[in-house]
Amino acid sequence: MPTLGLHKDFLREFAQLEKKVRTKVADAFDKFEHSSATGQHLEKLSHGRDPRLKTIRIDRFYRGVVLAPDGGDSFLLLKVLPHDDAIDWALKHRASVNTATEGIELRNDIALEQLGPGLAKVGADGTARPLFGHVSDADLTRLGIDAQILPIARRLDTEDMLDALRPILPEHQYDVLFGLAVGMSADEVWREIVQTQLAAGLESAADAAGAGAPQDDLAAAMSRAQDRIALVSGPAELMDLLERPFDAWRIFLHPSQHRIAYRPSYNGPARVTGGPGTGKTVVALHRAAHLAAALPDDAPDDAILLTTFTRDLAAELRRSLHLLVTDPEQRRRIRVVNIDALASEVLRGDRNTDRLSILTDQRDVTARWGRIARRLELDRTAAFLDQEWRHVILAQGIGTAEEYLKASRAGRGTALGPLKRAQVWRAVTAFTEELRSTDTWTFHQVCDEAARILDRRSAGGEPRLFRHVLVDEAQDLHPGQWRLLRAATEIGRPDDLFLAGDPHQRIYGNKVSLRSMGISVTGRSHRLRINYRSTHEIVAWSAALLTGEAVDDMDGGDDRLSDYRSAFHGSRPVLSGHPTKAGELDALVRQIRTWTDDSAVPAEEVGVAVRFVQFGKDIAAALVRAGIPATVLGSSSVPAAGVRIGTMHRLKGLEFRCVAVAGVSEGTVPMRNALTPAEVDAQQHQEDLLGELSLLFVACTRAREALHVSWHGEASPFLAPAAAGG
Ligand SMILES: Nc1ncnc2c1ncn2[C@@H]1O[C@H](COP(=O)(O)OP(=O)(O)OP(=O)(O)O)[C@@H](O)[C@H]1O
Repeated sequence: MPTLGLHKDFLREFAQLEKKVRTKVADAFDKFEHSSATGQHLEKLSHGRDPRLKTIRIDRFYRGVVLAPDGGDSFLLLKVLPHDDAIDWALKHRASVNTATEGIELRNDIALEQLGPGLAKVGADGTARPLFGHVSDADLTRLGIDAQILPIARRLDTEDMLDALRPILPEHQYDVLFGLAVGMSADEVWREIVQTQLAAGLESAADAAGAGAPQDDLAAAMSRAQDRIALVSGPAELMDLLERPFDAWRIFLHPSQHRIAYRPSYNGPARVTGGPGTGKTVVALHRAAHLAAALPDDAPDDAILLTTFTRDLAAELRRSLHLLVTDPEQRRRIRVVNIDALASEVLRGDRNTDRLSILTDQRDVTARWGRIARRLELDRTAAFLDQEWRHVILAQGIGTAEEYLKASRAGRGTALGPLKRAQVWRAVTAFTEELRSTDTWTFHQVCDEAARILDRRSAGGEPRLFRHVLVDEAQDLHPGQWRLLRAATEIGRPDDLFLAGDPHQRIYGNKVSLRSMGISVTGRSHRLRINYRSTHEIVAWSAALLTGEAVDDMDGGDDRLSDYRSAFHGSRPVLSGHPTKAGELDALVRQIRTWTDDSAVPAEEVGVAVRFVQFGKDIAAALVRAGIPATVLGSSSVPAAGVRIGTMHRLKGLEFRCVAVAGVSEGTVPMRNALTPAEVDAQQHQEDLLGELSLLFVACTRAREALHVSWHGEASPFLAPAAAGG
């Protein structure tokens, strides 16, 4: 039986081919297995760099490039390109086995050869410092940098130079050099990049050998590069992969992701952080699958909780889990629900009712605070009182005036003496009394109460609800939600909590220190660095929005984006300003038509992010008038066909091939009424500003291939650093 492997880059490129070409690729490889033993479909090239690179006919215009050893029966599908490009690519490239990881790797041999003499010797004129001056040849060699790449690496003096070489370097060697360039020591690179890959490779090579797969050199090297190459067992598996090219995460985990997700056990809470698109959700999903598989046979259904902040995000998690965990028995062990829904379920269960009156609209909450402030003639705004209640009183679980008098108000910008605190406490009492008298709740209260119920039950001898709890978007949870999670599982047991989150994407104003919640991730915190979603250009531009912002990492330190990079290149984001709203709408419609018509991107793969929903509706109307189907994403309904339009909050957790972020105008981004006035609380004002900036960052990082940012009137002040950076 021949072994067929697919390179993960191929899958991504496959998704971008026209539909009719995609069908032909699938047909060609469906037939491939039957005739491949003789290699008769494969065409040899004369004068290529690597005689094992051959091509295969897809149709009159397209050819595939396949790596196939003479006489062997292992094949690796690398590319499908227009005829001449495929030949050109195959002529220039060469496959080799990395000396450190023993995995297969590819390089543009001709470009590297031509480059050598062209690169000036760094340091010859004394002006530049070599990028890898601090690393010895022995270390570079130990990490898998080979004799062709080593002299080139020695001539690099900037990260930009390294980045420019990326398309022609073998991937693993680029990873190693990048790690060293961003300040990792040789030992760290060994541990994080080489060793993980080596371990994962040995494991999968052993699996392949156990499964009776042929183990010629190429097959073995392919199976050792499991983060880049998927070996398929037959046409059905191949078709399954080709049908869902963007779901490659099910199969390809980078060793750094694999190591976190499939570690047999963590001796306490563990977490994974990383910038947008680095695969935190993917890791949490794989971890859930791993924990489900490790449960004993008699484990009950719903033994594992996979939760997140909003209902929409939970729906996305459920959809993804369905793809990853195909065995219904395993799937039943994992409950996916958003945390507020879990809280209200616990409370309803306790009161034996299916009805609970919850204030879901923040405007309602604010209006109540406003009325109370007026009634008590307090010199405090509704926003101030609400924040004081959430960020100080609820956050610390304060229950009496005395506790509040003594409480720390760290993080709040205005000092409050005892008299003022007494006033605030009167307002809080009035607010909670008012809710209690009508048996109405806020979600914060529901979470608090649910945590108390679970703790009470546990004190009475009942087991905790879940054996393992996994949380995605952990940066957004508020203290009441953390308390609920702590009460939902036995803290202190192995694999109690697994957290995935990115502090740079905190958009709901909840700033929490894990330690203050009694959760210690010390020694079990991991960071992902490679963005698999967006192009380098989109990542770099979006990260520039946050330049200079200090973002806390929830564990006593700062989170940073400096070592964060994308796995591939594309076009630069387009910025587009207009004097009027009508002008912006016209340009937006034109841009979306270019994507859907000229680039043949399906309308459903285009997302539009706006700061407030009415502008989204205006955009939908303009698109529909222009004959482009569009749908405004609601909170629950299944979206109809067409371009997806949603608020920046709503688009969190989604991704699209093309994204337009519209209405990024002064006064809208940041949204004026989302900011606490600086004179009310300067510190809160800064927090709110950062939240709005993070929201823009979240919206921009939903884009895979293309990003268009537009405004009318004055541009948002947030755009200045990114615009200045190019
Ligand atoms: N190892 C991988 N190989 C290929 N694709 C991957 C890999 N890891 C993640 N992806 C893809 O990258 C994209 C982002 O992954 P994911 O949503 O898990 O990232 P995230 O870190 O949770 O992002 P965000 O913080 O922006 O929500 C997804 O399309 C996912 O399928």
